[in-house]
Amino acid sequence: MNKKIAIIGGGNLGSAIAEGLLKNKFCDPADITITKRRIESLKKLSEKGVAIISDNAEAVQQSEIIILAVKPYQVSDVLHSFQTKLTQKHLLVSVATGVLISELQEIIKKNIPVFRAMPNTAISIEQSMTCLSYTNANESQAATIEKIFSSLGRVVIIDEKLMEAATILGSCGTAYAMRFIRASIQGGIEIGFDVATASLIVEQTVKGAAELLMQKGSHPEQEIDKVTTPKGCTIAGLNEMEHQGFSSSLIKGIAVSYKKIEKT
Ligand SMILES: NC(=O)C1=CN([C@@H]2O[C@H](COP(=O)(O)OP(=O)(O)OC[C@H]3O[C@@H](n4cnc5c(N)ncnc54)[C@H](O)[C@@H]3O)[C@@H](O)[C@H]2O)C=CC1
Ligand SMILES: O=C(O)[C@@H]1CCC=N1
Repeated sequence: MNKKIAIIGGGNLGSAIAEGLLKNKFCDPADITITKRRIESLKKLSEKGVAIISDNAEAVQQSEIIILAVKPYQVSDVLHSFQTKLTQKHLLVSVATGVLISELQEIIKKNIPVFRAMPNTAISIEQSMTCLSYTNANESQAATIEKIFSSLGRVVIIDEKLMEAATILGSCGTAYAMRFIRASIQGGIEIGFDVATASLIVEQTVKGAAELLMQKGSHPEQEIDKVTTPKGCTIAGLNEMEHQGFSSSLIKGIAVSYKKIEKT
C-alpha cells in the first residue's frame, strides 16, 4: 500500500495493530509511525523498523491514515493536539470506545472521512474481528480501510448504532473467551493434567470448535448434538454447567458490560 499509517497511542491496542501490520507485511515497516508520550516501551517495534515518536502532529503530517488508539477520555485533547495538521489527504480511524463519529467530527472540524473501528487484541496475530462504521468516505477510501483490517482478520461493516454492542461482543469478547479457557485449564488440572498439557488440549479444542462453526456454518447446538452420547459424560457435565448458571452468567455479564459502556 502506498499510504503511510500513523498510530496515535502505542498502548495495548495501538501496539497490537502495529504488530499485526508488521507480521502480515501489509506495508513497509518504515511507513508505520506509532506515537506515545514515553516512547521507551515501544523499543521492540522500533527495532523492527517502525518509526517511534512522541509528537502526534509530526506523525499526522507524515501519514495519510491516522489510527487514533488512546483512551476515550484522552481523545479530545489528543485530537486537538493535531487537529490543525489534518487535511484532505487524511483518513481518520478511531478505535476509542464510546466516542461517536459526530463527536470526532465536532472536534476536528474538518470534512474528512472518519471511521470507527472496533478490533480486538488478536489483531497482533492477524486474527481480529473488526467492526467498522464510517462517514464521508468514498468507495475507494472505505475500501482502503477495509483492506487494512481485512488483512488483520475478519471485518464486518455495521451501523454505528451497533458499535457499542460490537465493542462488547467482539473486543471484550477476547477477555470472556480467555476466562472460559482459564477455567477449563483449571478443571483439566483437577482431573489429572499438568498445566502445559491441559493448556494445549484446551486451546486447540477451543480453536477447533470455533473453526467447525466457521467452516461448516453450523449452529453450536448441532455440533453439541454430535458430541453428546445419550446417558454419556458430555451431557451430564453440560447439564450441570447449566444448573450452575453457565449460559445465564455469560448472557448477564454481556448485558452488564453493555450497560456500563452506555453509561460512560
Ligand atoms: N485493549 C483492547 O482490547 C481494546 C481497546 N479499545 C479502545 O482502544 C483505545 C486504546 O485502548 P488500550 O490500548 O487498551 O489503552 P492503553 O492505555 O493501553 O493505550 C493508550 C495509549 O495512548 C497513549 N497516550 C496517551 N496520551 C497520549 C498522547 N497525548 N499522545 C500519544 N499517546 C498517548 C498512552 O501512553 C497509552 O500507551 C481505548 O479507547 C479503548 O477503549 C478498543 C477495542 C479493544
Ligand atoms: O474494557 C474496555 O473498556 C475496552 C473496550 C474494549 C476492550 N477494552
